[in-house]
Amino acid sequence: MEDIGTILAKMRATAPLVHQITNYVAMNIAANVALAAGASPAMVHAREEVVEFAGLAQALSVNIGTLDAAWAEAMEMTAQAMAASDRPWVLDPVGVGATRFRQDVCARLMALQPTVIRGNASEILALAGSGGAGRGADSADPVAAAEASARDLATRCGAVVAVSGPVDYVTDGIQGFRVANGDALMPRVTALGCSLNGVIAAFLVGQPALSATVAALAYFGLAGERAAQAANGPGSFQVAFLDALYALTPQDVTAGAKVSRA
Ligand SMILES: Nc1ncnc2c1ncn2[C@@H]1O[C@H](COP(=O)(O)OP(=O)(O)O)[C@@H](O)[C@H]1O
Ligand SMILES: Cc1ncsc1CCOP(=O)(O)O
Ligand SMILES: [Mg+2]
Repeated sequence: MEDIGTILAKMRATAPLVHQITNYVAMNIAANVALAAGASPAMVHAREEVVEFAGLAQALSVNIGTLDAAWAEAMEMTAQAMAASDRPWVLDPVGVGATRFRQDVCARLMALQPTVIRGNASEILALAGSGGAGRGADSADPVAAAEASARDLATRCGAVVAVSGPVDYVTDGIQGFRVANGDALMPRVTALGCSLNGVIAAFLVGQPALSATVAALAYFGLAGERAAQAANGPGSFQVAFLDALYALTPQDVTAGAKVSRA
């Protein structure tokens, strides 16, 4: 696998434009996270313009957190445009185990060749049809319980699948990696998982999907570790996290990444 700091440096050198169709909760924090990391985010979801806008973007992040029928249609149109032109896109199946509507929309999106599927353990279990009701947007399952489902999903969809949690698991169905970076304050701030997808999407531009995803998770988790040192709780953590994403150098990330083969 390529050096993780080098993958971050390449992303920053191109500052890719990442089209994001994400939820109302995540829009502000996800845009700030992408900017702090060194990418260029744009939140665009109207059916009337998504395909035209996608033509300008280098990558796409789709998140079903606050779904409705019009948004679902826009997501499909945009994902289709990315897949047809071989540009990377990331799917976050927020709360997919909770409702039939989310399951149906995700089934249609999965048919459009996502480059990466990133969810918490309950979401990956639900997407694979192995349970995983979760607690709304939050996980109720350990990462280890979703690893076999992640491999299965990766093989079925031809995607890289990332299960986030205390120790993340990433697989393309053949190889697997664990990323142990992160801090327990991260799930205490809403929409950090959603924001992570935009960072993964930016890392994917011009880089192999498996190593780009591992690198994005290590960088994101390391920023969480740095932020926790400066924080008094979730509020100050959120601010410190943006500062850490901005301040981390490629050398810091190479030195601090806790990545192992699984
Ligand atoms: N208990 C934890 N300890 C350390 N890092 C965590 C923990 N829980 C989540 N993370 C990190 O938080 C980020 C978001 O993951 P997660 O909370 O699983 O997503 P979601 O918000 O979609 O449920 C990831 O980078 C993950 O590694
Ligand atoms: C709370 C909430 N409700 C619908 S979307 C959303 C945000 C979920 O964000 P994350 O999965 O990153 O915690
Ligand atoms: Mg989530």
